[in-house]
Amino acid sequence: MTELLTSAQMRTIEQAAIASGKVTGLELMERAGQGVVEAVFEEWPELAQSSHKAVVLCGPGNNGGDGFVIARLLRQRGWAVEVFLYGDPAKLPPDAKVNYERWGAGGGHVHRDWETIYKAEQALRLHMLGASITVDALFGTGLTRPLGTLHNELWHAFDLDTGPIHRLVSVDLPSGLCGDSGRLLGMEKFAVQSEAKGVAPSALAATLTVTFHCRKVGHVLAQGPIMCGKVVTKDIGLSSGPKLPSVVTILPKGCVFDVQAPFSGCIAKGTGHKYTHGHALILSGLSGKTGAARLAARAALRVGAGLVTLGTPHEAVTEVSAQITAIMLTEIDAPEILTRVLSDKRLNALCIGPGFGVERAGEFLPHVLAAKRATVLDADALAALAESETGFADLHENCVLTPHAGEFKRLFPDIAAKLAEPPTKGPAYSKVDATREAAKRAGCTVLFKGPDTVIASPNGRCSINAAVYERAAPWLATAGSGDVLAGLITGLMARGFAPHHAAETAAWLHVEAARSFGPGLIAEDLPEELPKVFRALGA
Ligand SMILES: NC(=O)C1=CN([C@@H]2O[C@H](COP(=O)(O)OP(=O)(O)OC[C@H]3O[C@@H](n4cnc5c(N)ncnc54)[C@H](O)[C@@H]3O)[C@@H](O)[C@H]2O)[C@@H](O)CC1
Ligand SMILES: Nc1ncnc2c1ncn2[C@@H]1O[C@H](COP(=O)(O)OP(=O)(O)O)[C@@H](O)[C@H]1O
Ligand SMILES: [K+]
Repeated sequence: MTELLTSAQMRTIEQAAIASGKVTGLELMERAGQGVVEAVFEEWPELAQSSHKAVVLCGPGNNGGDGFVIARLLRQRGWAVEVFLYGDPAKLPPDAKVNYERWGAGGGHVHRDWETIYKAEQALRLHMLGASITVDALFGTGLTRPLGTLHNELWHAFDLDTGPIHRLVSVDLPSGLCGDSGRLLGMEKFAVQSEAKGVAPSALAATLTVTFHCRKVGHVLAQGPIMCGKVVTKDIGLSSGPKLPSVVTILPKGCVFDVQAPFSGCIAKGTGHKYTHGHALILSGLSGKTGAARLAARAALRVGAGLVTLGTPHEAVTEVSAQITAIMLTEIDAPEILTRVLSDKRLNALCIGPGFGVERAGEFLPHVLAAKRATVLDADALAALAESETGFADLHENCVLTPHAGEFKRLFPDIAAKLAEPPTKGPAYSKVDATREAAKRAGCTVLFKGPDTVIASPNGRCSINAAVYERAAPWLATAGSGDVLAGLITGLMARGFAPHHAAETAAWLHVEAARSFGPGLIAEDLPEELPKVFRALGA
């Protein structure tokens, strides 16, 4: 599991490294600048062939310090570099000041008349510089408040109504983006309007973002991906090892994990007969609505549950049995029958919700929860839960709730309202904060869907399965894909995976199956693609 860090955690790691005496802040800044230059040439090898022009926008903190290093390194390669400083050089933090001075000592000029940048002459000047790259080293992890008028100035200076800045390279984080939440401070309205107009969500929406040590939470949540363009992570010598203490020692609590490919040994079936791998019961809706549960059942079987049974109401038996083969069927017309069926203890995982009907779900829920099995509550079961009088009281730690944003809002209206509030200062309230709060309140694992799927459990464990950048899976936005996800989690829990682990693994496999199938994907394709994904994992 790789961590995704918050800005405060990154600072803690940096300070621990400096305190250990193995590295200085100045060395880290030099490596950061070098990392950006390396990433630029890796991204655009043609720029390494000859000298070009660059514009570097430096801010008042250490992000600006990285900018001065980049300017110096590019100039050493013969580039023409124009540096603009937003802030007072006298107030730069020590390491940034050293690099400001090194830039000056080497004959570099710094445009300090920032307030005139938006005047026509300057705008034209910037525009005519014909820079091959523009570097955004204004703010990184130290952003605490909105960019305010600075944003408008940049928008006009770069004449952005005509298109985004060409090859905008962002240092660490696009300025204006909160590193903990992926939200644009003070600019969400602007971002939504620009998205509708088809223009960039901010003047500083990057083509390439180069970050250090590891990705920050804000790179993958909310507007992070659209703002960063592409994220390259450069090692600056902070990795744990013989020299430095490990992240787990430095940050014992509160890490957010980036869900990685499951180990083949964890997916492989090993020895045992079908009952060793569990028996999942998926509750089906009424006739005409059985497709969702059938999708979930197929996914549960493909993900390796030993047996899968569809609990089907009598009037839908013909419809369901006409469309299943390896999946079994048992008639369940009423909640009491469910309780009887569940006297078979080999049925060890349950799924309720897909196509089930909200009212029926309300009737079945108390029986489902009283059975204390590993249980996925999805779709209509979530709506029923939101309306239930007992609320979350009957949920137990082996439950997994899988809301999309609409369902999340019904279940946790106050938390959703907090998340919807426009962020005005950093760190802003994030989807991670919201999901953690929801899991704590519900007393079980919550998987909050989206391209940035967040999974949290009551003990504070939190992971993100980000279907963004190189793992983008836009074809998952198709009817029924959520039902498949519910089936995957149920199947894995039948196999004995703990709820949080099942949710993480299912979310990863879901995205991987979509990416493996590619364009044209519909929900039915997802379970059928799993064998290919498993083979690639070496399972
Ligand atoms: N943490 C680390 O391990 C490393 C950090 N480095 C760089 O240092 C950056 C963090 O540096 P800092 O902590 O100095 O933070 P920043 O450089 O991101 O910005 C901090 C400064 O901006 C001011 N500020 C914040 N929001 C503002 C706004 N909206 N308008 C005007 N001023 C605003 C703050 O008061 C502060 O003076 C990282 O993003 C990275 O680029 C690198 O040099 C290498 C190592
Ligand atoms: N653009 C996207 N990129 C990646 N995953 C997506 C995207 N849109 C939706 N998904 C995923 O697809 C699934 C959709 O689930 P849901 O909204 O419940 O749909 P349905 O009810 O039709 O099954 C979720 O797992 C969600 O995370
Ligand atoms: K930046």
